[in-house]
Amino acid sequence: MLNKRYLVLEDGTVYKGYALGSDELLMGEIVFNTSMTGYQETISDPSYTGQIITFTYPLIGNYGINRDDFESLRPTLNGIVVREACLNPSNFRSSKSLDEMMKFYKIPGISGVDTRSLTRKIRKHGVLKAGFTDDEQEITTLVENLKTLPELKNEVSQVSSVRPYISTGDGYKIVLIDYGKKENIVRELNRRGCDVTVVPYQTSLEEILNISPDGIMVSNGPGNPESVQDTIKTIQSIVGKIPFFGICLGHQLFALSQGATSFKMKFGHRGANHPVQNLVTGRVDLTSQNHGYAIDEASIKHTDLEITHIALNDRSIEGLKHKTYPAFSVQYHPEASPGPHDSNYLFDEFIEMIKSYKAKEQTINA
Ligand SMILES: NC(=O)CC[C@H](N)C(=O)O
Repeated sequence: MLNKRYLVLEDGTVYKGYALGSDELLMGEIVFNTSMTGYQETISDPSYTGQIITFTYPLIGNYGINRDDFESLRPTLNGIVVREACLNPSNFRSSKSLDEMMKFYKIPGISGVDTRSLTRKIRKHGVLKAGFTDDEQEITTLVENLKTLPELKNEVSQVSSVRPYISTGDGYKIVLIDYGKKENIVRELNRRGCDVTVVPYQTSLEEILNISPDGIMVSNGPGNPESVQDTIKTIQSIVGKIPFFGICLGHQLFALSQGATSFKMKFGHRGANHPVQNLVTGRVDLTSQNHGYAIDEASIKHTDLEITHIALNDRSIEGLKHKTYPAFSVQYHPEASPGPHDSNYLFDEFIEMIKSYKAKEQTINA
């Protein structure tokens, strides 16, 4: 027998369903994700720290949870909402059900929710605060608590690496500044032979330069990009000195470091089917996305940045590059995981950028 549970929104809307995962109930900003596969990678993406995900795909958990597909050591989101949770998964790689994994990591959730109506509500209203309760009598108090729940602030400190570590390779030396990175960024760099040093997000410029990197990457991560202001200066000093590539939060921080500004979107982009156009080649990629903030187009005019990619759904900025320095960034996820690999080529372009920067440096020094 499944126990009943309620999903409550700050505007007083209540969805009745069944308890899923942990009984230690949490609150958070509720966002929707439109991916049709890859729930394990999505759930373990540190950029969702403190948020509650509702999946628009109606059946979640059917191939279970396996040892290898986590994008971080442990999921750090505050809840999962599904239409139907499969409790008896079938896959040779599966070692746990979704429900067991959620109990293990203390992630609460609910199944049996009309996720279609919930998603339409979020699209109309914008993201909302939400929480769970198993007791009908507590709904009114929960609504009050949700109204005063603070905005996400500095979740990066919860998910960035505590100390540096190396994922070895025999190619270019890359420093990956970790704001809550997805593992596949490291894997993609390693696949191209790179020797990757992952460093905590507050690592100083001096410490980074001591590693003598050939290239710098700034990762994805949770929360508002403006909440990590103190680290933007480091990024500012790197741009122009060492080839630079930023992903998602890394893209936002790159833009902020050059004088642009960011804003919170109404309901963001989260899913594996977001069309993005490369304005240089005209090519359209289907991309994996997870962001609630974006860079303000008007603010780009006062910078040395150029818009390279736009979202075809709402024409928001999806990619930037510096007009003179070897530095670029994308708002979406070329590392996919989950999602299409269309924009994987950006890692190759980063390697090429390092190669030509080195060749230029050698000519100057000769
Ligand atoms: N995936 C990310 O890096 C997300 C960046 C930022 N936290 C946002 O929501 O916009």
